[in-house]
Amino acid sequence: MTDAASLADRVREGELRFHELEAHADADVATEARRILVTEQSGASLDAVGNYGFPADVADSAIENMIGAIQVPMGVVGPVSIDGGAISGDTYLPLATTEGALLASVNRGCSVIDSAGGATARVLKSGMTRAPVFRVADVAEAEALVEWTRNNFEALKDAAEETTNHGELLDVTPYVVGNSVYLRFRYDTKDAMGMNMATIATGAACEVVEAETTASLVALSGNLCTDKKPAAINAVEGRGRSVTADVLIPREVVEERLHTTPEAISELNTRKNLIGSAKAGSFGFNAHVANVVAAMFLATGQDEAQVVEGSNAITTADVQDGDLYVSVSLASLEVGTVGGGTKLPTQSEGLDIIGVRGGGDPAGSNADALAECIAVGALAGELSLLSALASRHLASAHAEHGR
Ligand SMILES: CC(C)(COP(=O)([O-])OP(=O)([O-])OC[C@H]1O[C@@H](n2cnc3c(N)ncnc32)[C@H](O)[C@@H]1OP(=O)([O-])[O-])[C@@H](O)C(=O)NCCC(=O)NCCSC(=O)C[C@@](C)(O)CC(=O)[O-]
Ligand SMILES: NC(=O)C1=CN([C@@H]2O[C@H](COP(=O)(O)OP(=O)(O)OC[C@H]3O[C@@H](n4cnc5c(N)ncnc54)[C@H](OP(=O)(O)O)[C@@H]3O)[C@@H](O)[C@H]2O)C=CC1
Repeated sequence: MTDAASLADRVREGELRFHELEAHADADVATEARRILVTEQSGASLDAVGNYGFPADVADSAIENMIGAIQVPMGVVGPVSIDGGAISGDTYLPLATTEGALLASVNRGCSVIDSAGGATARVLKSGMTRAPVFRVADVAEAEALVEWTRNNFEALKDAAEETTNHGELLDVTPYVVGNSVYLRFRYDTKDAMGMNMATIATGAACEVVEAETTASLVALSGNLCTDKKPAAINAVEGRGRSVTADVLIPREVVEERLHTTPEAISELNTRKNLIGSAKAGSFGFNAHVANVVAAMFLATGQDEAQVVEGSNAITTADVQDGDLYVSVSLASLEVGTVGGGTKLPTQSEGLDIIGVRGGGDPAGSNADALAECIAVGALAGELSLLSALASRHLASAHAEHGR
């Protein structure tokens, strides 16, 4: 049996490369050997990083060059009552973060939502996109490719769906810029976030495009998808789940629990989240939706880089007959309950807290339920932070909880 020290020796001697140790030893031994080498080079002790609580081979499809794991504290807020399209009843929401005061704030929002009878949430559009870019000779060829794409949707769908049991191609939208043509493929990926699924399926469809037209594929992703970058197309057309949550809170609850008034929150929302964001040229017309998206992404094994799209959200706040109506609409929330990081043991338990680990029945319903829970968490966070700003409690809250 190879031990970590001798594995590290073989790397030093140039016999093995740093990233191929798993082929020669148990995955935990391989991570230990890398820690020895990194410690030697950097002086970092890595004792805490090496003290992880799951077998390293479980993370095989989630990371390369593994040396251990970082730990982020995880807590829960709620239970909060949700009337959703895919989930209904009371649920705790898991959040992992290092920002003190965040869970206190979202928890306050949840308890206020509960006092108001619960939040409503719905996924209103769903589809994961991949947009390859093709080179054509000129605008006339671009037009021909657009027309060919419109006339041959079934051929593209057949090729794409050959690669997946669950994915369904919903549509292909062409965009032309000079002699570059972008075909934005949109899939129903059911309970998977779907980025690998959509990429593999689109690769197969691109082979048909190249075989049947004069176009040449330049790249399987042409950035009009748009993945992991701020982009107006996601805010307008949606990507992943487009999900909205709202609540009507009685005036006395706002006054007693949030120490402010519906009028103050509504004015603040207009001046901060709407006008301030517009002046800043922001896509995020909200206060801190990214906080809840990031914390719930970490707690449930989502791809954390997609917090960029998750923050594409608009918060509204209006006074209705003296009470406070608040909503949050997340245009592009990319979530899954199968695949990716959802398979890791702590993240699976995070999904279990909501009851959405694995595939749903019908397929897609677990990922919809997760999206609705994140939207309600974001609603609670917006409500609490807006109230803290309106009542001038933000700095004192962070002085007390966050340092
Ligand atoms: C801190 C509070 C909640 C105090 O608010 P409070 O009303 O003084 O608290 P309270 O002691 O009266 O408790 C009210 C409820 O809050 C919850 N709560 C209260 N304390 C805890 C705790 N320790 N652990 C768990 N839950 C807690 C709990 O639900 C409690 O109800 P109870 O269960 O007692 O009936 C409030 O001042 C607050 O929400 N402040 C806002 C903090 C915040 O939202 N920070 C988010 C990060 S800000 C940021 O990152 C983005 C930013 C600001 O830059 C974006 C921008 O530009 O806007
Ligand atoms: N490739 C890329 O460009 C990018 C990849 N990523 C990474 O992609 C990963 C996520 O991709 P994703 O495709 O979601 O996950 P996986 O690649 O882990 O694939 C998940 C697979 O689970 C199967 N499956 C089983 N049950 C279900 C169900 N109920 N609903 C849907 N699928 C089911 C599907 O197989 P089948 O298809 O056979 O039906 C699906 O393809 C993350 O690790 C992320 O970090 C992120 C951004 C870009």
